[in-house]
Amino acid sequence: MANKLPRVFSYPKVDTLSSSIGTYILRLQDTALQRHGHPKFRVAISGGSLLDVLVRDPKALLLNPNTKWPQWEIFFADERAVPLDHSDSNYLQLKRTILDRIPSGYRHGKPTVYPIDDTLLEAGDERGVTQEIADAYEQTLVRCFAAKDSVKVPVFDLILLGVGPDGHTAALFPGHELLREDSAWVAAMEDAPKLPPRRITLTLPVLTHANHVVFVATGEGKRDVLKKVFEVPEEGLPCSWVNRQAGGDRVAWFVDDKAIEGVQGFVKGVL
Ligand SMILES: O=C1O[C@H](COP(=O)(O)O)[C@@H](O)[C@H](O)[C@H]1O
Repeated sequence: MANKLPRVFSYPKVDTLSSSIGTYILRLQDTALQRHGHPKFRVAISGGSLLDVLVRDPKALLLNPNTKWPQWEIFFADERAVPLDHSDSNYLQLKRTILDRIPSGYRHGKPTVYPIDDTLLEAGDERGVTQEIADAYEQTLVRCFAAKDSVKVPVFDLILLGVGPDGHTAALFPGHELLREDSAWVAAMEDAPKLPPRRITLTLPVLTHANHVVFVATGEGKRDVLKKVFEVPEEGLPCSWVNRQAGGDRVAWFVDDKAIEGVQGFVKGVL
């Protein structure tokens, strides 16, 4: 599986990409809900441009009656160590783009969301606070999935990831020591090369053991990094690691034509 070429679903425009990724995610939702002994679809989301793409066609997912929102449990693939109402917060972005827009009284209700514990930030700017937030978030995963001694890693039904132009994904940045983390489920970083510097992130073992990983990349600014991911994977960018280690049928890329133009080294996905 791991050495199969990655599947790339590409679309001329972000609107059509948004419609198709909605269809894809709902298929994963239905499969997961049928497979589990419990009625939960466990998803980890990222920040950045991803959420805007997901709601570009609101009927695809956000307002689709087939989206079983109350059965979704939403976690964060990465989060910034800022208050939940701060403009850099991925939670705030999720709230504005999705949570607040599921109409109240809508028959499908709201998902259960697991944000970071931002009260820990009250300890001030001291180093160590980000680690505390990461540890607390790992305990959230332990409570929701299973104790660390009974499972190697929590297995998400779906992890939705973006890709930075530098190849970072979640808060795993090229060349950073966190890429070698192999025991924590959630790691803290104090020195992200992109602002804000303090972040927490799911680690590579968690990202690569999800049942499904979907990357989203749009726009010309992502073309160079996609070329590296598909044509020079040995360069070892964080997104390439996830792509290769999760591999095969578990990873799908949703991109627009601007991002993928002239790139080779993948198979074209068909829904
Ligand atoms: O900082 C972040 O950047 C990446 C990529 O964002 P994009 O706007 O270039 O799509 C994102 O996936 C990550 O969650 C976020 O914290």
